[in-house]
Amino acid sequence: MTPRIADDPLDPHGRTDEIAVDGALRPPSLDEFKGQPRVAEQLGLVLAAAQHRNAVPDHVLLSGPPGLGKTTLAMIIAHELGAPLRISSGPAIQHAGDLAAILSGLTEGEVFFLDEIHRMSRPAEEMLYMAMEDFRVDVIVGKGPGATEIPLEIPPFVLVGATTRAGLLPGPLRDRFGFTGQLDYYDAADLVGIVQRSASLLDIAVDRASASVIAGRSRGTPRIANRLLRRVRDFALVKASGRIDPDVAAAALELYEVDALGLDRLDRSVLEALCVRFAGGPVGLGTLAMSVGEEAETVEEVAEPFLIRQGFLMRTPRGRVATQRAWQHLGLKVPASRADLFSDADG
Ligand SMILES: Nc1ncnc2c1ncn2[C@@H]1O[C@H](COP(=O)(O)OP(=O)(O)OP(=O)(O)O)[C@@H](O)[C@H]1O
Repeated sequence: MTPRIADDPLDPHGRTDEIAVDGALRPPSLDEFKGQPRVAEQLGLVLAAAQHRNAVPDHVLLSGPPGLGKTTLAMIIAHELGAPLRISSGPAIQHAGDLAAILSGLTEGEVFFLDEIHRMSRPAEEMLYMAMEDFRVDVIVGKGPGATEIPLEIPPFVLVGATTRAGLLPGPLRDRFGFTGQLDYYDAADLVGIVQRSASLLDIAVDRASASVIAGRSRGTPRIANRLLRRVRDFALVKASGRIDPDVAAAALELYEVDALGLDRLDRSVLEALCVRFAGGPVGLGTLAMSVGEEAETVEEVAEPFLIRQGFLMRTPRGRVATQRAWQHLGLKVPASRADLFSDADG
């Protein structure tokens, strides 16, 4: 599993609803996959060229923060190739044998989506190198001096690896992907389109101005946009006779503690801890995460990329540091000790 999306508290009744709806909202083809034009165009070319050559395309690595569409793209790849899709994830493959079992069950041209590929065990990773390159693995049978390696042929397949941490992938693994797509946070305008598309699929009436309110608070992330749309729909049903306008959307998101810039409770806790408890830092990731009661991985992969992008937080060799904007956003006065620091650096 990728780290928990920071606004899970918005879904206090569990993710059942979300998972069912998520599937229905996924764009089925590259044409409908908006908001990452470069990745979509490059990937489209890789797939079209392979089809032209009547060959299995190169392996594909997709990287980027959670909720930006990596799983969706893997499904689209299988769909565009007309190939079956097999899904697994790094943490589920702890032994090389687990991987061998999956690989040996693949059919020719099948798309194998491996989520969180950076969390696979080392022996499985090494087996994957050979499978990606030679479509073959060596399975060790027996133990001790009597152990033997039996080569196992695997039909040509397409590996689609997904990671939130491309930097953690060992070079030899990264190099075996013929195409790497780096997904980035979505522009507000693209998210407005995604909210409107989802609203129409879910039969929710949302005008462009209301969709903008939702999109603007979605941290550049389609999964969050879809989730906030559903919370706005709920709020409107109960409190506004089902009618959504920009004020209703804003009131709903206030209720769910999503602020005007899209920061949620985890983001604000991290900023508050950094600015107030640690006087702006520098503070180590582990200490910061512990002080907000979260896993370091969640803070690092879910909250931080957005806070850094928004200019609230900096990573320095000595630890995390708040920027002037962080205090301002929290409505706090920048401490005198910091004000000097920011007078020319952080405007
Ligand atoms: N370009 C897009 N257009 C419309 N909806 C999208 C797009 N990308 C993602 N979504 C929606 O966002 C949701 C999350 O996408 P997806 O599960 O593919 O993200 P992910 O990057 O795989 O996340 P994780 O890393 O957490 O597994 C999907 O249900 C899908 O409906």
